[in-house]
Amino acid sequence: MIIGVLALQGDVREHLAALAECDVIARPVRRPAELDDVDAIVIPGGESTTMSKLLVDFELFEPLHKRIAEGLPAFGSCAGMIMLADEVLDGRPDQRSLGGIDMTVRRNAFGRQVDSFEKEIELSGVDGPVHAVFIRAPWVERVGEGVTVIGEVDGRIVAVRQRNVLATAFHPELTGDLRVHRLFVDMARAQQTEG
Ligand SMILES: NC(=O)CC[C@H](N)C(=O)O
Repeated sequence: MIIGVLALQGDVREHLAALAECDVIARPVRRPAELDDVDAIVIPGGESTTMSKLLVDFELFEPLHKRIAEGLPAFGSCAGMIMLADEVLDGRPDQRSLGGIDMTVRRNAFGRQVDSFEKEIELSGVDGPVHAVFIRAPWVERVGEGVTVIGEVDGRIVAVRQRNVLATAFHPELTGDLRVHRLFVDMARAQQTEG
């Protein structure tokens, strides 16, 4: 199985390193042709406004939007969560999201850079607490019927799943804990088995 990491901006290397330890082939994706080869995609943390612009500039927005709509398994952390939201609040006027999860996400909801924090949280589908790192993180304000909430912090939704699309407001790629990446790999493999 080949899992791509959208490599236009953000913590690409960290995701590639985590995936490489999950018994899959992990590859950066910068060009439409590279997208054709992947069985799943990770959208890293970074800055969603910049990622949105670069996706358009690199002619990746439309093909990636289409593949996700057609069922490509996807996992987004932080800025990646914003990119996978059908609706974004407090985005820049020209900011576009790829969509994939029927949810409304608020950018920078937990505050500014100085308000970044770390917390042990429970995630359904993962055994035991997860050390979650939040950096100018979004939260989820609304989820549609098909969306499963898998993690919350102080009553705020910070991890969700809809079919084979997973999103976290925190950064599992920064802690060396592979459990969230493994959860995603399992989701992607299940999709492959189903055909
Ligand atoms: N750590 C992050 O990915 C921050 C996300 C950033 N605040 C954004 O809006 O894209």
